Amino acid sequence: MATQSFKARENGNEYQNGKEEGNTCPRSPGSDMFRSTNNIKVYVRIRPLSKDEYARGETSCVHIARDEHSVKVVEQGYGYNTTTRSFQFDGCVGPAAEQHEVMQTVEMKKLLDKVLEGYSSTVMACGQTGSGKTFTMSGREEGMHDKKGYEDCWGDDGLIARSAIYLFEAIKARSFNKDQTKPYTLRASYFEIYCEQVNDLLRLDAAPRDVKWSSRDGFYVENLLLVDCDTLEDVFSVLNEGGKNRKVGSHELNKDSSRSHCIMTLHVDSLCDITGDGHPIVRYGRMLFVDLAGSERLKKSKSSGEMLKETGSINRSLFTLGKVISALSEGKKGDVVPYRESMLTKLLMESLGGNSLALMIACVSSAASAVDETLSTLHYATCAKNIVNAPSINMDARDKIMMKLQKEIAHLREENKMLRTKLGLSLDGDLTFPEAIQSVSPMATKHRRQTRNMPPVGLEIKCPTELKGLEKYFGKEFGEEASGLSTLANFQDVLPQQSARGSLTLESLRCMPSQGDSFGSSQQGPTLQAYSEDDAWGDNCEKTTDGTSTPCVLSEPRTIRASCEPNSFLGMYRGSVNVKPKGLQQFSRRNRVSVDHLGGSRARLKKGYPRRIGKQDAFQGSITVNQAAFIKKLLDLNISPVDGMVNF
Ligand SMILES: Nc1ncnc2c1ncn2[C@@H]1O[C@H](COP(=O)(O)OP(=O)(O)OP(=O)(O)O)[C@@H](O)[C@H]1O
Repeated sequence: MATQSFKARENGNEYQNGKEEGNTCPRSPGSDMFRSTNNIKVYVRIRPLSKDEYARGETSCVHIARDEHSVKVVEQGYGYNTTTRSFQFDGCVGPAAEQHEVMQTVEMKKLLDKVLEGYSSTVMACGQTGSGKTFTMSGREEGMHDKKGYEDCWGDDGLIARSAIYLFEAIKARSFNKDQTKPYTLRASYFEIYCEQVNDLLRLDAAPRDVKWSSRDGFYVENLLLVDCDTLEDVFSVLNEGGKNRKVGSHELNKDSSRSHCIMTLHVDSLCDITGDGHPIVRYGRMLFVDLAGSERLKKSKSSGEMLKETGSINRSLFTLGKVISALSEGKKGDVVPYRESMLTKLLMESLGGNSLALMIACVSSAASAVDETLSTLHYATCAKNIVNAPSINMDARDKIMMKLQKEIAHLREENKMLRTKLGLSLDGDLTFPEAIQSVSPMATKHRRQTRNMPPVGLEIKCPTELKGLEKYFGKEFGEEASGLSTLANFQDVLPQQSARGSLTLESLRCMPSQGDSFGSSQQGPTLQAYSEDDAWGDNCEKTTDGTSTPCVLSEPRTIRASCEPNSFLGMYRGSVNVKPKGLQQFSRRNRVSVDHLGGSRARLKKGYPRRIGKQDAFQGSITVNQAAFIKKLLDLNISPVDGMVNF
């Protein structure tokens, strides 16, 4: 192959005269350490020496290691010097292996099963001319297929015929449905890329086909004949016809050398009710069999005339393929992958780095005289191992959206069920507002009882875990001292009301002035309390240093209110004299929760001192929240358990 740019020493593990010269690529692109299931799978197939090669006294230079995953290539140097290079792959097929073993080793059936599920899969044979690509894909008797099933499969049948047989058997096994509908349809197409021109191998009289681009399908061949294949025989007819029509030539290295890249595609459309709601969707599976033309060195093949032109075109397109593989395997962000530089790479875009599953079979000759080409192919293949595809099921965009939504609905249903179970509600029916009111926590009920002079308490947000999140959030805003404060008591009552009004307003906070530490407020920290317009602050309690709650009078609560504009007033805090919270403003500004620190002192209150909180004695402040930021925070915390809670 035309990949001389790959340096042999870069990727292979190298030994000389039996000694390890140095592991030159412990973390090379092909290193298995970094491979995932979506990487292209790469196998090697070694062709046995031909009669002619035996006659010339050729020896074999490619050997499979015992683990059957690595091959060793022995390169003869000057004198008795030999260099052994080792390459790791997903599997290796030796010269003695039969066609059915190839099918097994490369796990072709897995790929075909995926096609039946709606994926695109590609199997691609590459390697130098005469290395056995066509033999691997089509078998020896190309154009002579006439089988009924596996039992009828000839020993030399290649992957295409065996795959077609498997597909028909799998379709038959899966088509047992009650309503007698035909869940699978199979169509086939076959084309070649000859000198950068696409020819439909099933319509030889037709002009070369155009390659077009669409955002949905990527590059595709326009007006390609798609033959409906109801039976296996139909597929074989396509195979025979295509095999007959592909361009073949004869040169020193192969008397039946393919002069074009051939792509045979089996299109498997399947009708499937994935979601089980009686609306079947169509999935478009595709199986691509790519038989590349082989790279050749003119010195060896001795091609001339028209074939010389063909060889140039083949080598150029393979060189571009090498560039694409190299760019993809290096995976550098921002690098342009040169797909558009040749017809071949355009049409393999989906298979190389696209949404197809892919398998590459690197065919090599075992002959020592072909060692350079063999090394080149193996380096090529080593790079390809590193390409990661993103396989996905092919279906119509509308079906895709529908499936996504259905998945989401199922997920939400599950979540709803779980929440209902947590709240002790029945599992069917909608969650209603009254239900939400009923299920207030005992703590909140107690708190409400302790609340005096209050307008009716508002609704509560039901999900305690979500509230915890909110508490955490505001706890963080105010430092450790604020954790576990009654903040949430306020929020619980406030939120549904304000949401019903569609905004956070001053009135929305008309609820629950907290009574001292009745809602678990810390003796030490500042208490975040709701503010009620009707409720005189003077009736409230304030903590003192000794921890007792004594009624106290706050001066000028309205100045606090005034300070809330233009943002929304959320609550008020007060602190006892010896716990002046530090850095409140600093914390709050960052997240657009503002706290007006009105005063504070470390002066100790003596017992019996009139409990009037003044500037010297305590601090107090209001908390105002930027409405948009606050609602966003709630949504971030997922606090919207009741429909319509937050209106925009
Ligand atoms: N594994 C194998 N066992 C026996 N014969 C093989 C094997 N592989 C290839 N051959 C024989 O080697 C010859 C060349 O093989 P083939 O035509 O498949 O090579 P190719 O890689 O497709 O070459 P080109 O690129 O020139 O088309 C054929 O006669 C084929 O039957």
